[in-house]
Amino acid sequence: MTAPLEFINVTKDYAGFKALDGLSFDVQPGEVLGLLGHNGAGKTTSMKLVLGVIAPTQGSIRVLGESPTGHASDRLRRALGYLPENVSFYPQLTGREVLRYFARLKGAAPVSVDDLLERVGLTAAADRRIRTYSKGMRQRIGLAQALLGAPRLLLLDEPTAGLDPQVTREFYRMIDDLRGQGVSILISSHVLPGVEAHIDRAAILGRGRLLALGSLPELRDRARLPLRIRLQGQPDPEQTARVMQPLGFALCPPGPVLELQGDPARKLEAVRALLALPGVTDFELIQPALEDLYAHFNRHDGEAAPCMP
Ligand SMILES: Nc1ncnc2c1ncn2[C@@H]1O[C@H](COP(=O)(O)OP(=O)(O)OP(=O)(O)O)[C@@H](O)[C@H]1O
Repeated sequence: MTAPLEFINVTKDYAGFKALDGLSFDVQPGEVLGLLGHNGAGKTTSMKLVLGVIAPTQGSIRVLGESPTGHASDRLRRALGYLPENVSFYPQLTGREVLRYFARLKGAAPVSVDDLLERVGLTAAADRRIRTYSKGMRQRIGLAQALLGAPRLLLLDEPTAGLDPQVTREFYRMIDDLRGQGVSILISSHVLPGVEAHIDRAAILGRGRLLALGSLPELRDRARLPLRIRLQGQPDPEQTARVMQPLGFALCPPGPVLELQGDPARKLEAVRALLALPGVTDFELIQPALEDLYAHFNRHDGEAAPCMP
């Protein structure tokens, strides 16, 4: 099966400025790919290229097997769902009217509007005007709009920016459902908390270049960031350091709890030693999170991640 989205060595120049530089990645059927990067990293430029709004300076893009700027562009646009970063709808229209309007534009069956309102949890608010909607409700109507026509590929540009943690969680639950139905999803984001559990792979962009691409375990393997171990109880810091240091683990600077960091490959040895250490009542192994990996791949000097509170 061909990948619904492929970037093959894509470069995009804006009047001599390289917004994207030799970018290659793909999104597989039913996969959620997080396109992660700071402001200006090239996320929106990538989205615009997929939509065929702009063309690459070099390289090629395949959307559902075709060029987004070629003869199939109109058909592709109908087969794609897109939620822009700053979604805004005419405030006097109701949610239902907005969806009916976009259904007509996209050539989607109007009957799907009620289903979509249900799916994004807006049935009760369907006949209220958009101007009375909260930010989270607007984002949900935006997602419903993107889902018109049952797209196989969904582009979500910073979908959770400005949403509170609860609404963000609800939003990602809907993304999980879509993935379960086989929809391929490209999510661009610089808001990392919350996204980790909902993506299959991350593409980390920095100044238009791909810094890393892979699943979380793959990125962890490549980054080889230290494993952190947080200790509970009253272990003696000097004794802890003496026992753990030969195993490649060092004490973090003193804080509210005793914490060690060291070689993830020696995890089992470290755990055995901690089980025998007087005063330890419990401990927590802390794997590098997506945010740590993101920071690592964005660092130029390759320094180790600091101990964190
Ligand atoms: N039309 C344009 N002309 C010139 N430079 C542009 C144009 N569009 C984008 N850029 C530049 O290209 C780079 C990438 O921009 P892009 O909007 O793709 O980044 P982004 O990752 O989406 O950032 P943000 O998170 O701020 O939306 C930025 O340095 C931006 O200033």
